[in-house]
Amino acid sequence: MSEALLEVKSLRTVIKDKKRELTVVDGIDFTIGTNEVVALVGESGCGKSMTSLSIMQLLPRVGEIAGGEVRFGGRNLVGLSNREMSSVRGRQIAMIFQEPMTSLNPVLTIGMQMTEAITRHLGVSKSEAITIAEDWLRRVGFPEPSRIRKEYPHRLSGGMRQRVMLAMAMACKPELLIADEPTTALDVTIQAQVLDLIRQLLHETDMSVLFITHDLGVVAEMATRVIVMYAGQIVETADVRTLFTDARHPYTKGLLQSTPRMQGAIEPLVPIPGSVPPAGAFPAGCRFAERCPMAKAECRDRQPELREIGAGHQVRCILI
Ligand SMILES: Nc1ncnc2c1ncn2[C@@H]1O[C@H](COP(=O)(O)OP(=O)(O)OP(=O)(O)O)[C@@H](O)[C@H]1O
Repeated sequence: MSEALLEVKSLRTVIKDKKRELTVVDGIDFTIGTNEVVALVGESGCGKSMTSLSIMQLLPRVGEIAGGEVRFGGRNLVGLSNREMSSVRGRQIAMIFQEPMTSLNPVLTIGMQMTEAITRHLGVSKSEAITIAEDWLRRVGFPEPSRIRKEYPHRLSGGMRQRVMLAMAMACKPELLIADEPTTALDVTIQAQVLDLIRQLLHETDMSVLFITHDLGVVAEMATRVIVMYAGQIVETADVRTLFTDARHPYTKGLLQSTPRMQGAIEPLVPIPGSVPPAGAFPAGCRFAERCPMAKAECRDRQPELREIGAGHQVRCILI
């Protein structure tokens, strides 16, 4: 495996809800190597976004990292001051979201926002920053970058805004891009264009990507390795090929059976019954047992450990 760029160790993140402290990310460990694309998958509420926001130290006010480390390029980001973190964010780690308007400023033009970030992070002059901004806007598919640069975000379509976000993220040459459901809100054609673009950028640079998605089709196309999360924990992790051909955890199998396939025999889609338990209501034993078609009495007795069952293949299930 390539050398680790990001190393998440025993990360635990909590949400302080009135008098209770709810664990939303419960001791997760993973690494991302240079030029690796790691997909973090799981249904809504599994803790994917809380994991990525913990890495970026962008948790909501009620959230807090209660334990563990986020090592990036050798240093622990947990506990860095806001000032220290703001030089990591954008410059070394960039993030794109499902809804670009959450990170675009509606009252500034695209160009103002891009050049501000580029001058701050790369220490170049304003005119150099404009050249870099236009170059990236062209690379993400705007043939007339000088025109787009003068636009305000609300004048652009959702797909255009997402491409602008990607240009902004890429302009400072981050080592890691965190993409949190970047194509979920887009129609399929635009989604394919944005994914193609990210793939192309991966070929052209050394960048690594943490791709957060609930869409296994996107995982198959983009990822080298997959981490499956359930109720704040990792339940299975494997390289992408193993995950699609030899998934072992009943939750991963459930996700695969509930996803339409583009190739091979048409099989009926089987949704996973029930829903992810909310933080604070995790059962004592296996957190998936209530929804698991294979569950036995002992599954409810104690929490299974994440075990290595093959090279780079780990599963949290006592029945495997
Ligand atoms: N601001 C918040 N206040 C309280 N609880 C929250 C907050 N944000 C998230 N949670 C809780 O944290 C848990 C994990 O949520 P998270 O958003 O990380 O899930 P997710 O897998 O990213 O889901 P989605 O795909 O819907 O974003 C859930 O139980 C959720 O209800």
